[in-house]
Amino acid sequence: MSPPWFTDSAAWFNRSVRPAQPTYLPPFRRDENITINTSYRGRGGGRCRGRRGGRSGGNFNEQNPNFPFDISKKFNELEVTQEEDASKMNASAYNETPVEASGSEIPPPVTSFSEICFASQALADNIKRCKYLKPTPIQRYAIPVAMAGRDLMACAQTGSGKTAAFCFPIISGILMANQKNKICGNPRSMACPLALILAPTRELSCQIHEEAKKFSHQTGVKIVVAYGGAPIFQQLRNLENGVDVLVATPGRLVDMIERGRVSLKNVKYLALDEADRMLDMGFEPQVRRIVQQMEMPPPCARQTLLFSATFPTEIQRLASDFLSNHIFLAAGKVGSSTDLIVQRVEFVPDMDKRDHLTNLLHAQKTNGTTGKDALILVFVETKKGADLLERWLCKRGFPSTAIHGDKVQMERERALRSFRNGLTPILVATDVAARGLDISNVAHVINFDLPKTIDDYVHRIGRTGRAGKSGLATAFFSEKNAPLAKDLVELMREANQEIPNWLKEYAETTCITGNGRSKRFGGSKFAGYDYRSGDYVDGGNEDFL
Ligand SMILES: Nc1ncnc2c1ncn2[C@@H]1O[C@H](COP(=O)(O)OP(=O)(O)OP(=O)(O)O)[C@@H](O)[C@H]1O
Repeated sequence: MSPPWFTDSAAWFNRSVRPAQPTYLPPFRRDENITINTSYRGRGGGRCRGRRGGRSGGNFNEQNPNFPFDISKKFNELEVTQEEDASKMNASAYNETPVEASGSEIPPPVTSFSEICFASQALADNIKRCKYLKPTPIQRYAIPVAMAGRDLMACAQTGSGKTAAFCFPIISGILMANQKNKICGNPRSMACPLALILAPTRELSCQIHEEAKKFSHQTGVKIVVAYGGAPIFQQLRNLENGVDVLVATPGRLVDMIERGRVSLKNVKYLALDEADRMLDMGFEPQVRRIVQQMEMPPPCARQTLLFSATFPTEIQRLASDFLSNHIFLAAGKVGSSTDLIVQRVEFVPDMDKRDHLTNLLHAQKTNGTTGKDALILVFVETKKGADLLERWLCKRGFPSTAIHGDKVQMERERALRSFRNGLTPILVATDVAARGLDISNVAHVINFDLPKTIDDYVHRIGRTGRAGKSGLATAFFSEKNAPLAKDLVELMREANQEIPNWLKEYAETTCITGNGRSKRFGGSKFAGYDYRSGDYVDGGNEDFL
């Protein structure tokens, strides 16, 4: 399939070459008298010639004698999504995805949403209104399992529709119970949700809240969100109007429970999105406290739904404390990346990374593959590194913004908004943006710094190649990433990616010392099955198995 910019649509070219926004000036430069050099942008003729003649990267090379890398070819794989297509799911991309189910008495999957007996026509109508025409593989299996009242541990690739897979059954279940949730006791002081959805970041909680609200439109089901970093009083006020489904980050929820403003005693549905993250070292004590020590009914008296794209075996074991006779589902191989993403790994010494990134961005700009239809997400290791890179890019005329945990919530929201709407089509981020975020036009994820674990890599690159669309992921690999080489090669091999020989050599020669991989997880990232079967596909970590 040829990329959209090879089509003859003059309208498309005009649209893409005309600068849609006034030149962006980052805040810290607004009081300077500087003009950002935009000479490379807006040259419609040059760009079209370059693309059609297949010389786009060449043009750039000729103009820049210092250009050291030939990176133009990779943009053939970059998909630019036009806005009107942004909401459409390419369902056929998942036709081949195998789904494995294990556990006892597994309810059969469905092939269409119309086969599912939702508790209200309003919910079925909302699903149509959201343009959900056909269920994705994980939805085909997970929705009947959850609607049958069974506990579930579900693993499916990034961007393949896990949010709806837990939201639909929860909303339907609440409607089915026909149990209009009352604010218990003193109506002003205590909210008792019927469902609790926990997520690791504020942005992800907000996103789930927004999605769930669309699905529950005019059903009477009340969805409320609670997350840290924003004033608690407004969120408490929202609870006072009643809540059926509470979407929350763990810290803020504990705070509300301790203030006596939320009780979990009525919870019938507990969903953990990014469940492996919620149960890893960072969150586990808090989540355990919420689930086991704060009035939440025990596993047999509630329904528990765990979802993620990655599920290390050790986390599967930990999670079993929260489950009762659960069904395990794996759509695709556990922990694998989707083959909708073209993955590239380039060897770039640390000191050359900035120049390499600039060259990449210049080449992409020359190709016309930037802007709000082709957003670029750049992952770095540290918060300081994110700020520095943002500034550096802005100074070089690349409208960028940054998101990380040291920014106040308003700044984080502003950064995401300006990225989503294309005002700053480059977002420099730490892992705070690695999980769950669904931004439809992210065309390219660049791992400027590679993460320490392969699971983090899977989630990061999963910000592109979503809803059946293709995406591009480029990683800058340097000497210090050697401990990741083996996992990276294995992951890329599984996703039928081209693996450079030098990376294979790293994978063969690097002795895994445990610096780069989490010993705790045992590294069995690619456990292919339900851990209860004891029959794993070994992903290369002998420590654990
Ligand atoms: N059946 C469907 N039809 C149309 N669009 C869908 C369908 N299911 C999901 N989508 C859309 O696909 C996108 C990805 O879905 P979602 O965010 O739920 O993925 P995910 O599996 O949770 O990803 P991640 O692992 O990154 O959290 C969203 O924009 C969602 O609205």
